[in-house]
Amino acid sequence: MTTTPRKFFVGGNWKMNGSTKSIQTLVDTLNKAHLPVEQVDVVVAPPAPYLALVRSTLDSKLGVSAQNVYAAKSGAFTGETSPLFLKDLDIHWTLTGHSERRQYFRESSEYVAEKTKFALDQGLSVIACIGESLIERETGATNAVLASQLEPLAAALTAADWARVVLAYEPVWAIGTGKVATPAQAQDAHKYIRSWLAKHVSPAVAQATRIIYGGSVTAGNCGELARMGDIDGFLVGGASLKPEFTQIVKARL
Ligand SMILES: O=C(CO)COP(=O)(O)O
Repeated sequence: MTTTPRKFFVGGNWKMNGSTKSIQTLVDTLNKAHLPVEQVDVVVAPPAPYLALVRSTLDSKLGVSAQNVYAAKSGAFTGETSPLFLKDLDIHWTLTGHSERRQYFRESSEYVAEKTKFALDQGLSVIACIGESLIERETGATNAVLASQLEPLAAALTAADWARVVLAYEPVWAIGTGKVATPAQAQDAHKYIRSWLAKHVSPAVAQATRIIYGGSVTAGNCGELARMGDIDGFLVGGASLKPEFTQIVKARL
Protein backbone atom coordinates (compact mmCIF):
# COMPACT_ATOMS: atom_id res chain seq x y z
CA MET A 1 0.00 0.00 0.00
CA THR A 2 1.43 3.39 -0.94
CA THR A 3 0.85 5.95 1.75
CA THR A 4 1.02 9.73 1.67
CA PRO A 5 3.15 11.18 4.45
CA ARG A 6 1.18 13.16 6.99
CA LYS A 7 2.03 16.87 6.97
CA PHE A 8 3.41 18.05 10.32
CA PHE A 9 0.91 20.23 12.21
CA VAL A 10 1.65 22.66 15.02
CA GLY A 11 -1.16 24.45 16.83
CA GLY A 12 -0.81 27.21 19.39
CA ASN A 13 -3.62 27.32 21.95
CA TRP A 14 -3.38 30.72 23.59
CA LYS A 15 -6.19 29.81 26.02
CA MET A 16 -7.57 32.77 28.04
CA ASN A 17 -4.44 34.90 27.76
CA GLY A 18 -3.35 38.13 26.12
CA SER A 19 -4.34 41.70 25.40
CA THR A 20 -4.53 43.75 22.22
CA LYS A 21 -0.94 44.82 22.81
CA SER A 22 0.55 41.40 23.61
CA ILE A 23 -1.36 39.76 20.77
CA GLN A 24 -0.11 42.33 18.27
CA THR A 25 3.45 41.60 19.44
CA LEU A 26 2.91 37.86 19.07
CA VAL A 27 1.40 38.24 15.58
CA ASP A 28 4.32 40.43 14.59
CA THR A 29 6.78 37.77 15.80
CA LEU A 30 4.96 35.06 13.82
CA ASN A 31 4.76 37.21 10.68
CA LYS A 32 8.48 37.92 10.77
CA ALA A 33 9.50 34.32 11.49
CA HIS A 34 9.00 33.11 7.89
CA LEU A 35 7.70 29.79 9.17
CA PRO A 36 8.16 26.77 6.85
CA VAL A 37 4.50 26.51 5.86
CA GLU A 38 5.30 24.20 2.93
CA GLN A 39 6.35 21.52 5.42
CA VAL A 40 4.25 22.42 8.47
CA ASP A 41 0.65 23.51 8.97
CA VAL A 42 0.64 26.24 11.62
CA VAL A 43 -2.64 27.25 13.30
CA VAL A 44 -3.06 29.56 16.28
CA ALA A 45 -6.11 29.75 18.53
CA PRO A 46 -6.55 33.17 20.17
CA PRO A 47 -9.34 33.98 22.65
CA ALA A 48 -12.64 34.64 20.83
CA PRO A 49 -12.66 38.46 21.18
CA TYR A 50 -9.31 38.64 19.36
CA LEU A 51 -10.09 36.26 16.48
CA ALA A 52 -10.90 39.03 14.00
CA LEU A 53 -7.82 41.06 14.94
CA VAL A 54 -5.54 38.04 14.56
CA ARG A 55 -7.08 36.94 11.26
CA SER A 56 -6.79 40.42 9.77
CA THR A 57 -3.17 40.95 10.84
CA LEU A 58 -1.60 37.46 10.77
CA ASP A 59 0.14 36.19 7.62
CA SER A 60 -2.60 34.49 5.58
CA LYS A 61 -0.43 31.37 5.22
CA LEU A 62 -0.90 30.73 8.93
CA GLY A 63 -4.23 29.37 10.12
CA VAL A 64 -6.46 30.75 12.85
CA SER A 65 -8.69 28.63 15.05
CA ALA A 66 -11.41 29.25 17.62
CA GLN A 67 -10.93 27.52 20.97
CA ASN A 68 -14.55 26.43 21.15
CA VAL A 69 -17.71 26.54 19.03
CA TYR A 70 -21.42 25.92 19.45
CA ALA A 71 -23.54 23.36 17.60
CA ALA A 72 -26.06 25.77 16.08
CA LYS A 73 -25.99 28.34 13.30
CA SER A 74 -27.67 31.19 15.20
CA GLY A 75 -30.32 31.95 17.77
CA ALA A 76 -30.91 32.41 21.47
CA PHE A 77 -27.65 30.92 22.77
CA THR A 78 -26.21 33.76 24.82
CA GLY A 79 -22.45 33.82 24.94
CA GLU A 80 -21.84 31.15 22.30
CA THR A 81 -19.91 31.27 19.02
CA SER A 82 -21.49 30.00 15.82
CA PRO A 83 -19.37 28.26 13.20
CA LEU A 84 -20.89 30.76 10.76
CA PHE A 85 -19.27 33.66 12.64
CA LEU A 86 -15.92 31.96 12.18
CA LYS A 87 -16.44 31.44 8.47
CA ASP A 88 -17.57 35.06 8.14
CA LEU A 89 -14.25 36.09 9.69
CA ASP A 90 -12.33 33.82 7.28
CA ILE A 91 -11.43 31.48 10.14
CA HIS A 92 -11.41 27.84 9.14
CA TRP A 93 -10.55 25.95 12.31
CA THR A 94 -11.91 25.30 15.77
CA LEU A 95 -10.76 23.24 18.72
CA THR A 96 -13.28 20.91 20.32
CA GLY A 97 -13.17 18.88 23.51
CA HIS A 98 -10.18 20.50 25.15
CA SER A 99 -9.74 18.93 28.60
CA GLU A 100 -10.32 22.33 30.21
CA ARG A 101 -13.75 22.46 28.58
CA ARG A 102 -14.48 18.87 29.60
CA GLN A 103 -13.33 19.58 33.17
CA TYR A 104 -14.63 23.11 33.89
CA PHE A 105 -17.65 23.24 31.57
CA ARG A 106 -18.76 19.63 31.92
CA GLU A 107 -18.53 18.84 28.21
CA SER A 108 -19.16 15.14 27.66
CA SER A 109 -17.60 13.13 24.86
CA GLU A 110 -21.05 12.91 23.23
CA TYR A 111 -21.43 16.70 23.29
CA VAL A 112 -17.90 17.14 21.94
CA ALA A 113 -18.75 14.77 19.09
CA GLU A 114 -21.97 16.70 18.35
CA LYS A 115 -20.09 19.99 18.18
CA THR A 116 -17.33 18.47 16.08
CA LYS A 117 -19.82 17.09 13.56
CA PHE A 118 -21.74 20.36 13.40
CA ALA A 119 -18.56 22.39 12.84
CA LEU A 120 -17.45 19.98 10.11
CA ASP A 121 -20.86 20.18 8.45
CA GLN A 122 -20.50 23.96 8.32
CA GLY A 123 -17.19 23.53 6.50
CA LEU A 124 -14.75 24.09 9.35
CA SER A 125 -11.77 21.90 10.14
CA VAL A 126 -11.47 20.67 13.71
CA ILE A 127 -8.70 19.95 16.19
CA ALA A 128 -10.50 17.46 18.43
CA CYS A 129 -8.84 16.89 21.80
CA ILE A 130 -8.74 13.74 23.89
CA GLY A 131 -6.64 12.55 26.81
CA GLU A 132 -6.66 10.83 30.18
CA SER A 133 -6.28 12.27 33.70
CA LEU A 134 -3.51 11.31 36.10
CA ILE A 135 -5.72 8.96 38.10
CA GLU A 136 -6.88 7.29 34.90
CA ARG A 137 -3.26 6.74 33.82
CA GLU A 138 -2.22 5.48 37.23
CA THR A 139 -5.05 2.97 37.32
CA GLY A 140 -4.19 1.64 33.87
CA ALA A 141 -7.32 3.09 32.27
CA THR A 142 -5.60 5.23 29.61
CA ASN A 143 -6.57 3.20 26.57
CA ALA A 144 -10.12 2.64 27.80
CA VAL A 145 -10.56 6.38 28.36
CA LEU A 146 -9.18 7.21 24.91
CA ALA A 147 -11.54 4.66 23.36
CA SER A 148 -14.51 6.09 25.25
CA GLN A 149 -13.66 9.59 23.99
CA LEU A 150 -13.16 8.36 20.41
CA GLU A 151 -16.34 6.25 20.22
CA PRO A 152 -18.90 9.11 19.96
CA LEU A 153 -16.65 10.87 17.43
CA ALA A 154 -16.41 7.77 15.26
CA ALA A 155 -20.19 7.31 15.50
CA ALA A 156 -20.86 10.90 14.40
CA LEU A 157 -18.28 11.36 11.64
CA THR A 158 -18.20 10.02 8.09
CA ALA A 159 -14.95 8.82 6.50
CA ALA A 160 -14.87 12.06 4.48
CA ASP A 161 -15.25 14.13 7.67
CA TRP A 162 -12.01 12.70 9.06
CA ALA A 163 -10.01 14.43 6.31
CA ARG A 164 -10.72 17.71 8.14
CA VAL A 165 -9.98 16.45 11.64
CA VAL A 166 -6.70 16.62 13.54
CA LEU A 167 -6.74 14.59 16.76
CA ALA A 168 -4.87 16.12 19.68
CA TYR A 169 -3.73 13.69 22.37
CA GLU A 170 -3.34 15.79 25.49
CA PRO A 171 -2.85 13.86 28.73
CA VAL A 172 -4.42 16.07 31.40
CA TRP A 173 -1.52 15.42 33.81
CA ALA A 174 0.91 16.96 31.32
CA ILE A 175 -1.07 20.15 30.61
CA GLY A 176 0.43 23.25 32.17
CA THR A 177 2.37 21.14 34.67
CA GLY A 178 5.82 21.14 33.12
CA LYS A 179 5.51 17.34 33.27
CA VAL A 180 5.74 16.39 29.60
CA ALA A 181 4.93 12.82 28.54
CA THR A 182 8.07 10.90 27.63
CA PRO A 183 8.45 10.27 23.89
CA ALA A 184 7.70 6.59 24.59
CA GLN A 185 4.53 7.37 26.59
CA ALA A 186 3.26 9.74 23.91
CA GLN A 187 4.16 7.34 21.09
CA ASP A 188 2.34 4.47 22.86
CA ALA A 189 -0.84 6.54 23.19
CA HIS A 190 -0.67 7.81 19.59
CA LYS A 191 -0.09 4.28 18.32
CA TYR A 192 -3.08 3.07 20.29
CA ILE A 193 -5.26 5.89 18.90
CA ARG A 194 -4.17 5.08 15.35
CA SER A 195 -4.85 1.37 15.81
CA TRP A 196 -8.27 2.22 17.30
CA LEU A 197 -9.07 4.30 14.20
CA ALA A 198 -7.90 1.47 11.93
CA LYS A 199 -10.24 -0.97 13.68
CA HIS A 200 -13.28 1.25 14.26
CA VAL A 201 -13.15 3.73 11.36
CA SER A 202 -10.87 2.46 8.60
CA PRO A 203 -7.18 1.71 7.92
CA ALA A 204 -7.11 4.58 5.40
CA VAL A 205 -8.44 7.10 7.92
CA ALA A 206 -5.99 5.78 10.54
CA GLN A 207 -3.10 6.22 8.15
CA ALA A 208 -4.09 9.72 7.01
CA THR A 209 -5.25 11.33 10.27
CA ARG A 210 -2.77 13.56 12.01
CA ILE A 211 -2.43 12.83 15.72
CA ILE A 212 -0.66 15.64 17.54
CA TYR A 213 0.65 15.73 21.11
CA GLY A 214 -0.08 18.43 23.68
CA GLY A 215 1.08 18.91 27.25
CA SER A 216 4.10 20.96 28.38
CA VAL A 217 5.70 20.99 24.91
CA THR A 218 8.69 23.34 24.76
CA ALA A 219 11.50 24.15 22.35
CA GLY A 220 13.66 21.91 24.55
CA ASN A 221 11.58 18.72 24.42
CA CYS A 222 9.84 18.95 21.02
CA GLY A 223 12.70 17.47 18.95
CA GLU A 224 12.67 14.06 20.63
CA LEU A 225 8.87 13.85 20.54
CA ALA A 226 8.78 14.84 16.86
CA ARG A 227 10.96 11.85 15.96
CA MET A 228 8.33 9.35 17.10
CA GLY A 229 6.56 7.64 14.22
CA ASP A 230 2.98 8.35 15.27
CA ILE A 231 3.47 11.93 16.50
CA ASP A 232 2.45 14.25 13.67
CA GLY A 233 2.82 17.56 15.45
CA PHE A 234 1.91 19.44 18.60
CA LEU A 235 -0.78 21.44 20.32
CA VAL A 236 1.17 23.95 22.37
CA GLY A 237 -0.23 25.96 25.28
CA GLY A 238 2.11 28.08 27.38
CA ALA A 239 5.04 28.03 24.95
CA SER A 240 2.79 29.22 22.10
CA LEU A 241 2.69 32.64 23.79
CA LYS A 242 6.46 32.94 23.55
CA PRO A 243 8.93 33.35 20.70
CA GLU A 244 10.05 29.72 21.23
CA PHE A 245 6.83 28.65 19.45
CA THR A 246 8.64 29.31 16.16
CA GLN A 247 11.28 26.72 17.15
CA ILE A 248 8.57 24.18 18.00
CA VAL A 249 7.08 24.67 14.53
CA LYS A 250 10.46 23.57 13.13
CA ALA A 251 10.78 20.51 15.42
CA ARG A 252 10.65 18.01 12.55
CA LEU A 253 12.85 19.90 10.03
O1 LIG B 1 -3.49 22.35 26.76
C1 LIG B 1 -2.54 22.50 26.02
C2 LIG B 1 -2.73 22.89 24.62
O2 LIG B 1 -4.06 22.80 24.25
C3 LIG B 1 -1.15 22.31 26.50
O3 LIG B 1 -0.85 23.33 27.38
P1 LIG B 1 0.66 23.52 27.89
O4 LIG B 1 1.55 23.45 26.66
O5 LIG B 1 0.68 24.86 28.55
O6 LIG B 1 0.94 22.38 28.80
